[in-house]
Amino acid sequence: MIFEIDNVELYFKEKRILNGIYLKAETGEVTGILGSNGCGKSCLLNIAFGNLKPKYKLIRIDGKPILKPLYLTNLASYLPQYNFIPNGLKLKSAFNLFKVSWDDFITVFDDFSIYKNLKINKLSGGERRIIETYLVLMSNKKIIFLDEPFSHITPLHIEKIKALISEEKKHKTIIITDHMYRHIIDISDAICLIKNGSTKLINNLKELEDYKYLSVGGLD
Ligand SMILES: Nc1ncnc2c1ncn2[C@@H]1O[C@H](COP(=O)(O)OP(=O)(O)OP(=O)(O)O)[C@@H](O)[C@H]1O
Repeated sequence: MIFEIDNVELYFKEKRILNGIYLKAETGEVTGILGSNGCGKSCLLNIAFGNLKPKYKLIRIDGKPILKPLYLTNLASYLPQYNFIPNGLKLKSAFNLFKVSWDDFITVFDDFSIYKNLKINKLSGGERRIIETYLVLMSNKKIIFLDEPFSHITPLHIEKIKALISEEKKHKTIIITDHMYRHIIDISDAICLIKNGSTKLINNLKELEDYKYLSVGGLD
């Protein structure tokens, strides 16, 4: 599957946030989006999923325009930047809702096995992020949008999530953004930078310095 989003124009009042966007992602690949604070990464993911309606956008799947919001198509799953699982929901119920196996989860995150009957708001911020990221990533959807999955997560758990992403990409299209750029660079097959409202496909990592996303030496 090839997912494309094109010709996005997003304004808030007179302020232009996005214009000249082109992003292509395909099954078997992780597409990483980088960009400085406030450049429009979350807005772009929201537009792609259908949560945010810009002045103009064009989404194509395998070359065919998709006019319905993606969230209505059953094709995509989206991890927002904020917590989205209701506070009172028990972990086992959240796994049932997402049709994701709890047993598979605890084979990877064995330290969570005691939490099965706990409500999600009893977890720490990082633990909750792991659950939400896992459920979105492992859901049975073809396109996965991940907005800052690594926030608040310890290095060991980040490595586990990265391994899962690399496994899931074999049959999913994964689009991810995070400020932990080294992890994004590490797992991405293609990298796109948002700068001045437009996407720049990064062919050589040195361009991240040239576009002043990283300071010189930031890649060393
Ligand atoms: N509902 C809104 N109303 C007005 N302006 C908004 C709204 N949502 C986002 N913005 C503005 O749009 C711009 C892009 O926001 P967005 O959240 O997409 O940035 P981001 O690249 O994800 O930033 P960060 O890395 O800090 O999370 C920002 O200038 C933000 O202030």
